[in-house]
Amino acid sequence: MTARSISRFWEWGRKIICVGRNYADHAKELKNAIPTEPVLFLKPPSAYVREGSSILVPLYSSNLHHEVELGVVIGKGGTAIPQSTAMEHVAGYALCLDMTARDVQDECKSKGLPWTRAKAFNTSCPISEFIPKERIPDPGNVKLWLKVNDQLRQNGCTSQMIFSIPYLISYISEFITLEEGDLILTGTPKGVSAVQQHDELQAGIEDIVTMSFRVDRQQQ
Ligand SMILES: O=C([O-])CC(=O)C(=O)O
Ligand SMILES: [Mg+2]
Repeated sequence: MTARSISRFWEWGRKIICVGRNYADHAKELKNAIPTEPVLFLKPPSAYVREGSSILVPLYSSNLHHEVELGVVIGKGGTAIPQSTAMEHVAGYALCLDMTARDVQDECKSKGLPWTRAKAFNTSCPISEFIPKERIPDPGNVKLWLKVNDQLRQNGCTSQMIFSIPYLISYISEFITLEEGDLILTGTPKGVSAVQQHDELQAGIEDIVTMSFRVDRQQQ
C-alpha cells in the first residue's frame, strides 16, 4: 500500500469549511450586507468532484450558479491558531468551485433556514489538482477567473478578500479544530451566474492551474 499523500487530500474525507461574502463586490451583487465577521458553512467530503467527472445540477434546482474560489489545504492541524503562525498550517491550495443552487439558497434565506441543500449536494465542490504552497508565495494576491463556454464570467483577485487567509484560519480554529486534509474555501468574487446542462466550465489561477468541468443534469 502506498502512503497517504496530502496531494490527494480529497480522498481523506476531511472537512470542507466555506467562507461566504468575503468579497464586497459579490456581497453587493446578491444584495447582501458586507459582513463584519466571516460567514461560514460546511460541505461534506461527498461534495468533491474531480476533472473527468461532471458537475450535476440537482433535480430540485433550476438555477445552479458557479462560484470560483481559492481553496486552502490544511497541512498541520490545530485549535485556536494565532494569525501570526497560521500560514505554517497551510500545505497548499486548490482551485475550487462552490456550486450553489441559488433558487434553493434564496428560499432558505427567506425562511431563515440553513443552506445545506443549496450548497452541500453531491458534486457541489469541483476541485483542481493540489497546488503545493511554494507555487503560490502570496495567496493574498492571485487572480482567479472562470469562463462558461469560453465566455469570461468571473475575474477577481484574492487581494479583494475582506478577511485574509491567516485571519480565517485563526477565526475558524477558535471553534472548529482544523485537521490535516481539511479544505477552506475562501469565498467568491463577483460575476456568479447560472449554468445549464452541457455547459463547459473552465477556471484558473493565473498561469498556475486550470481546470475544466462539464455540467450535466442529475438523473431521475
Ligand atoms: O452564496 C453566497 O453568496 C456566499 C458564498 O458562498 C460566497 O460569497 O462565496
Ligand atoms: Mg462561495
